[in-house]
Amino acid sequence: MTVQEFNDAAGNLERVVLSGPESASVEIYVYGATVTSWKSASGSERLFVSRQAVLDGSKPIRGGIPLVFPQFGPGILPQHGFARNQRWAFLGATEHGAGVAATFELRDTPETRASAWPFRFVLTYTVDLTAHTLSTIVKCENADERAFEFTALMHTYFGVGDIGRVVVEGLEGVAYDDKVSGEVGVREARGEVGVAANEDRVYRDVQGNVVVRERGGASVEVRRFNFKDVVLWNPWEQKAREMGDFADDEYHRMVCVEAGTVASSIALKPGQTISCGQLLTAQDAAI
Ligand SMILES: O=P(O)(O)OC[C@H]1O[C@@H](O)[C@H](O)[C@@H](O)[C@@H]1O
Repeated sequence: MTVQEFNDAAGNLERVVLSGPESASVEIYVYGATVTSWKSASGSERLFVSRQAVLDGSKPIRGGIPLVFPQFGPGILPQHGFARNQRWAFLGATEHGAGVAATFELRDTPETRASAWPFRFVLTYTVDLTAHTLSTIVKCENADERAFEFTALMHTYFGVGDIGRVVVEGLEGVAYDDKVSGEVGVREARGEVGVAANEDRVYRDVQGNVVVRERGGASVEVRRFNFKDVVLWNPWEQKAREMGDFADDEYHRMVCVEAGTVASSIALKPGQTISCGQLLTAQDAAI
């Protein structure tokens, strides 16, 4: 197992690559602590990053696993908060029996303290790779003298061969808010949710695990920790054309299935911490 660090042209740390058992690997940019590649034991890439993604730290990375904190969506802060466009500190990496893990840290800055969410905080983000799993767990500490609330989410872009063959399982019976139609509290009737249009849904209080499955292909199970909700998003044709950092045809090759707490917020008193995240388990075999 190896840990490699790569610098940018200015000589600053740009990204860390962990190579785990067999052909498993994960790449993490310190900008946003954004995971930009996850290969499971077989060496197959599980995530999608747009070929038009901007990787120079001037805007959030379009793909992989951007970390949304302290605000999901639009609100008092810019869309999806500030964590995805800050440089995180790399605290180090350690091998363990089954794989290798890297830890990153983000603290409040003068800019965040001057923002509409002005609190002191410490985020500690651990990305842990084994042969068939990737876990991404963020610990949030309230380092302020005031209580605060936040929403957070792991905005995972799964790479798929053909969106027409993709189903998301585990959402049947769950109530969702549909940001495209504006409907709220709609009950999902399907055991297998396909994507054939612009979808932007917040499934609330999902009880079990969800699985992203490509018929005749691979699947990934998404297990959440202290995260209540699941967001399903695909921009589809028109919105894809409107995004400068996303190629027109790429909506066929991705689906975002995002683990977070976004329909409600997480409250922390001074000194309190919470760890939230996801465990992704890859299955290579076609079913
Ligand atoms: O373009 P952004 O800011 O990365 O957001 C992408 C999408 O992220 C999803 O999580 C939201 O539900 C969508 O509404 C949003 O369009």
